[in-house]
Amino acid sequence: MSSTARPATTPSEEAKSVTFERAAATPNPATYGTFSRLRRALRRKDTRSLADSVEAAISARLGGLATQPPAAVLFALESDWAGLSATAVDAKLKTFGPNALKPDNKLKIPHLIFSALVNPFSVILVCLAIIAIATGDNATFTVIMVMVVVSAALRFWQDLKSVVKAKRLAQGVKTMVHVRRTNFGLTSEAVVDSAELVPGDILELRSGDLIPADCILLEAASMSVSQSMLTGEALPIDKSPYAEDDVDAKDTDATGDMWAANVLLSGTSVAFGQGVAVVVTTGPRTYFASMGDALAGPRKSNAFERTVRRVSYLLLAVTILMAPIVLVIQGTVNKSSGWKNALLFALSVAVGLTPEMLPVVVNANLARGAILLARKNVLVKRLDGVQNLGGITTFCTDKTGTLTIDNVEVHSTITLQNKASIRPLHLAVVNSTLQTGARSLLDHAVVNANDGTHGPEMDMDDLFVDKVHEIPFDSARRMLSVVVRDKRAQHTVITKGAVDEVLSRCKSFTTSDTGSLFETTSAQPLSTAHRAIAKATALELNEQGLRLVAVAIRSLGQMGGFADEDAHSDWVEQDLTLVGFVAFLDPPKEDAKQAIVDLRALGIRIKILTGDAPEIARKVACQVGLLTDAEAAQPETVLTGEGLAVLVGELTAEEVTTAIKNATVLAKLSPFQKRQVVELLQASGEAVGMMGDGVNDALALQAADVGISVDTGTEVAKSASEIILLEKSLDSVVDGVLLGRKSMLNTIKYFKMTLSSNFGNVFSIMAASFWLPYQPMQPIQLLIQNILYDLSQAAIPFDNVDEDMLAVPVQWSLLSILRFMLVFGPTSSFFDIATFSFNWFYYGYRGDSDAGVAVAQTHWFLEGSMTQTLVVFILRTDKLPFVQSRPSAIFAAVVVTMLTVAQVLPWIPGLNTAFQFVHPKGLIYPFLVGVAVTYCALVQVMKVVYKRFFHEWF
Ligand SMILES: Nc1ncnc2c1ncn2[C@@H]1O[C@H](COP(=O)(O)OP(=O)(O)OP(=O)(O)O)[C@@H](O)[C@H]1O
Ligand SMILES: [Mg+2]
Repeated sequence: MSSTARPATTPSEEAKSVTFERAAATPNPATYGTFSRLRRALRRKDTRSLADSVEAAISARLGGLATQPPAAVLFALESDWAGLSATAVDAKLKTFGPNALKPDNKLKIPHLIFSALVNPFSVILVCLAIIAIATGDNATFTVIMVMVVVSAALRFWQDLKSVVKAKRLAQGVKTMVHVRRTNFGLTSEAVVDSAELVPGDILELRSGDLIPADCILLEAASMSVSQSMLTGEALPIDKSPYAEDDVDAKDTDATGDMWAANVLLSGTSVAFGQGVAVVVTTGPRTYFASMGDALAGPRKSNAFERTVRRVSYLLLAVTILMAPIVLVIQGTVNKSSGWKNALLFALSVAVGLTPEMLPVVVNANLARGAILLARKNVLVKRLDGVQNLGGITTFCTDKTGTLTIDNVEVHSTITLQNKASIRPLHLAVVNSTLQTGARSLLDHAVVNANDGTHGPEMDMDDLFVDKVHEIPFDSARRMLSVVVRDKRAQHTVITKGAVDEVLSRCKSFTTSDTGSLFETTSAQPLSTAHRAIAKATALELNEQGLRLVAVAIRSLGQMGGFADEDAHSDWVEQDLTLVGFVAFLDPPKEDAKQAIVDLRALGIRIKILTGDAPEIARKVACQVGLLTDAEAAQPETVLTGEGLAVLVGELTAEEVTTAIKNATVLAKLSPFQKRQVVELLQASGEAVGMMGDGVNDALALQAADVGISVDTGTEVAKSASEIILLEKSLDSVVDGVLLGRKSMLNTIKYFKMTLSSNFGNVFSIMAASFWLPYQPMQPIQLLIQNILYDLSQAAIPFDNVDEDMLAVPVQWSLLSILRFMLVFGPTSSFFDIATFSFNWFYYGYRGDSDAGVAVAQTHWFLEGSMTQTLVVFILRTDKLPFVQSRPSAIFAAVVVTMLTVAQVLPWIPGLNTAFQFVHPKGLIYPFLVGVAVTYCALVQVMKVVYKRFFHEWF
């Protein structure tokens, strides 16, 4: 590494004097392990063979710049501190394209057609069609191909709709970034969509921001970045800009790779702190993009998806098993029709068993759910988020904004003895105004409160102070400090933060409200008794539902300079003097109470996961009806982060989980503990929904079965979530759960009804094969019946679902499907056999005349199609059909249409002969009516018994 980056006197000269040499990508021993692990992982997954050269090139480019001083970096990127002009941005956008992983935003129609056509079911059907044409049966070939085309067309249409929908949703969920842009020589901070970033753009990064491109950090007081997305490393890494004096160390240390302290990689996020960075590479040229999808990590498939997959495999296995059996029986028993016909018949049975509509119905249900959710202001990033919402059994939420209104206000400003004093507020105002991290609700409230209502208004300009240092807020310290210098170079630390944390760093206190804002001469030692008074005051206010921050100061005396790197929280935030508290009103949300009742009525357990104090969280829980006063008095309903850490150290995982399950309020949790709680609940079989909008919620959001965030949340929380609410309200969650369940239940309904229908058909065909000396139905007729049934099922996503079915978390298993199928399948066979008997005994069709066989086959077609479609109305609900539960109009209309088409087919000239139908005998109609009535009544009775016995329906 030989870059001779020595800053010269003026920035422009300095930049020009720099020789830009590509730094060799010497692997840093600390990161080399990560590299090779990644590379191995990528190879294993085989998603993309990431050439070493690509990695080395990216590392070299970023690392090369990392060893240059900021001015040189800016020069190399044709930028400067003021930011790029609109013309420069336009030109660069043309050269580099948008900052998106997949640059072409066009719909890939051929790709969609391909995936609609090529799936296991279509492949089976096409193979069957080829066999049909090979045996010279053109009609069967045509019918099968029509089925392939129809199901592919439906699927294509469905996918197209979902892709368009997903795109539209994705556009709604933009990552916004703060960027410096110049306009006619004036610099302003603009908030732009991260897709519009170009190399050279100057970013202003704050805690909670996603790093939108590969960048070099130019300036930062303190900044920590979470790289877990790239390295799996959970703890945030400190980042710092290039430091002049370090340049020699850097040269020998070989830190000039992309893991250097001043390189910010796309896909990581600012855990805390803030800084200014310049964009080096965007879009597909970033390291993140070069890793392909492999790093996004394999998505956990949920229980629902696993069951869908298992059912599909089961059906494929049954098909493969049944077809040869039917073939052999037909070939040997019905010698008259010959092996060729037996083969066709076996094929048709196989087609009947193939659930070609399965992907269509599953996707259509999801898409329908997503569309309905979008109308309720709930955006789903991926379609299957819909099911995940429906599956939630435990719902974890943060406190502020969800359970309380999003408008925090200062209630009072007091000393530790609960005496009104303006000084804590004034100090908090200095702290909140000067800090440059993301302004939290508390900071806004503090700044807004400086309006004379709580005491004299303060003018910051009159203080004549400069901020010389800042230690940003993070969820571990739970405090925020700034260091200011006044005219006489006196340095003062102003800290505000959570009560316990600040108190533990205080040595003295003051209640003086007169004199200088920063004086500490009146301070007295903070004795144990005083600490107890302070804690009692905090507790009392918390129990009134007030949030608190403690405010403390420390005089550092006169200092010549204040070097940033010396200022570590370890020593700056020590020996503090407690000045008092600022109390905030954070009133509960009016509608939260009802939403909590609704969620509970849906069988969902609710927990608060907060970083705030337990007393206030408990109070809010009582106010919104999450806890009764009696429950709140029980110690096990509130668990704190410290308590959890102790339990984790002492108890087994199961015991810890029990403790978590017993607790409704989990307070003072660190971000890691929020995730730990979610993971322990999941391990005990709960499907966890997590709602949050802060940096401290991101890990838990990512881990949850479904992460829910809000449009106004931090970028990192949004990117970790599957669901984005356009308004932060529990009502949206209730709607989401209901629609998710509806979508799942309709899919389950499809599975159970279709599988039992198919199974019943196979059962009847087996019975017929052993009994009748002729084929019970022509192969082509089987196929037609199958198509009509499939089409009727395509309307399932539009059907209603009974309200009481929505009231419990949807859980289903292969076992419950099989049980349903084994009970209700053979019931239909009973009536099929009745039809065979009617033909055999009443009409005497025993296979000795072709004409008789044709009538018998037409009869079974009519009866089979009728029962198959009619029973849908009975099976779709566990109640009395039409009286207690109505199908939706669309669904009913489609089913009745298909039923009618089947009944009139034998009467339509041309079509009837093409499908080998003949006119049925007149007496079949009263027979059909009799069958319809008895069958529906029998199924209704069986339904009641079934429910009694198995305690479940769908
Ligand atoms: N900007 C800030 N300055 C000083 N202290 C803060 C600030 N923000 C939060 N705190 C302190 O840290 C504590 C934890 O707050 P934090 O916002 O991290 O928790 P949270 O889990 O996001 O809470 P919630 O569930 O209400 O969203 C607060 O009670 C407060 O005392
Ligand atoms: Mg929060």
